[in-house]
Amino acid sequence: MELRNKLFLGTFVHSKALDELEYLHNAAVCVDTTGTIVAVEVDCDEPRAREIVLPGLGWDGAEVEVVKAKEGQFFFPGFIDTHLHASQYPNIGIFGKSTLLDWLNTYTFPLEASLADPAKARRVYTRVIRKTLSHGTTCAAYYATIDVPSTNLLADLCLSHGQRALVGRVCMDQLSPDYYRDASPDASLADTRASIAHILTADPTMSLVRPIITPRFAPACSLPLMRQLGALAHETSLPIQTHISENKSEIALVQSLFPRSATGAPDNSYATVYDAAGLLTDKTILAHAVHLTEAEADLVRARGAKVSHCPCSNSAITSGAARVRWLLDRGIGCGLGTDMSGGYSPSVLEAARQAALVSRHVVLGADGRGEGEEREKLSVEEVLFLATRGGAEVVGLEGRVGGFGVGLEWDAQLVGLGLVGEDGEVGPEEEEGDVDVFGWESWPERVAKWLYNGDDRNTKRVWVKGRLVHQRK
Ligand SMILES: O=c1[nH]c(=O)c2nc[nH]c2[nH]1
Repeated sequence: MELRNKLFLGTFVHSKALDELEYLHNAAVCVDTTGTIVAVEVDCDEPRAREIVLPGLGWDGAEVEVVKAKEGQFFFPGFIDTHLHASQYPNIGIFGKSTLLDWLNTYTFPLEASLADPAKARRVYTRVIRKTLSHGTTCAAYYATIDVPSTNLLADLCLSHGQRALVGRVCMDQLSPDYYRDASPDASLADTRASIAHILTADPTMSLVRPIITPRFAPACSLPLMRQLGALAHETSLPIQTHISENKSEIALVQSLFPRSATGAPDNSYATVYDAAGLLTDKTILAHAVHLTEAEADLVRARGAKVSHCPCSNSAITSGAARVRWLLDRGIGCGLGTDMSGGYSPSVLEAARQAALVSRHVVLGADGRGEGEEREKLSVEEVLFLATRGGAEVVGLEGRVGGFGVGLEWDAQLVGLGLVGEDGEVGPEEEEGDVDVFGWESWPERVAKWLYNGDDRNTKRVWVKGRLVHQRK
């Protein structure tokens, strides 16, 4: 499908810095046929854009598609979900009182294994892509399963639906049930190479979809497998995703499985085990990092690995409250992950909201007596940074997506809030949502109301690389 040049008009909100949102009012953003932003002008209505900006770009105004935000609407960068399991989507909300290791065996491995059925995989993966797009997720770092054909199918479906994605075939050769385990390190590596080859054939320039090397987590991977995957990352320069320090029993298991005598590492901390296998790189996404030690944080920072903070999951399966400020203070890049289905929600907005709330529990301390520091609290601006620009850094797309600026690609959502009229009703052509705006709120207050009460009813349209990929009915 041939894309047209586009002119977007209205209010644009995006992160300028960790604690600062920028509001561009009465602005024009021009996006060319490659999906790249080529002009950003403020104080620019449509006549002025047609008179000055479009001719300056050499564009024929008659050919340009114009998209205007209505009153009460604004453009916001697409969300980046830095950690989710596409294969676990049918289980969201189903976790009972379980914690990580029993949750994996009870709920997760049986479902993932069942997705070797291609029809079931197609149904689940189509739905998770549609659902996340409808919540404004323009880029997702997906775990699939150990099965190669269905992992490849997930990548194909991301491409055909136009969602930017990193897609990983899950590697695991130990401590999981016989019915769901790689036969050997060599078999795991061969299957991983096969999936990488498929994805690189489907999108040779990785313009939308790229493979990501995915050792599930240290307990499920033998040292030879982790070493081979580290070598593969070195050989291919591909990114890596895995889990780290999510749960205290998991950490104890790692320490018993990988003593210093086996790894040759200076200690047996979780981060050191990955480092000894060559899995800590500047393209590694570490999900959770709830219980990292000071020395591990130093190592993660030194290697340039990033953290995906998954607050919904950390609360749901009782993993703990990750200290995001502590990670940021140590210079570790952070983004947000829904972590379905440890996490119960497909929405990065929900993850951002929960990140803000969990940070208040970090202030309160483990016993809730308020012994933490006030500055642990994350603001609206900060969690929305993590959801966009922070996420872009985590998935290696900083400078390409995450904000509005010349040279960035147009991955964006049009957000609409309910404007309450004099009669106390929202306009007839507006959909009821939970965000009611009365008109006296400042723009930062409107955005705060969206963060705390918004949902997919507010996500009117979504674009990836300039292409419209979701429109609310
Ligand atoms: O939240 C999580 N979800 C998973 O699927 C998983 N596997 C290992 N560790 C994990 N943590």
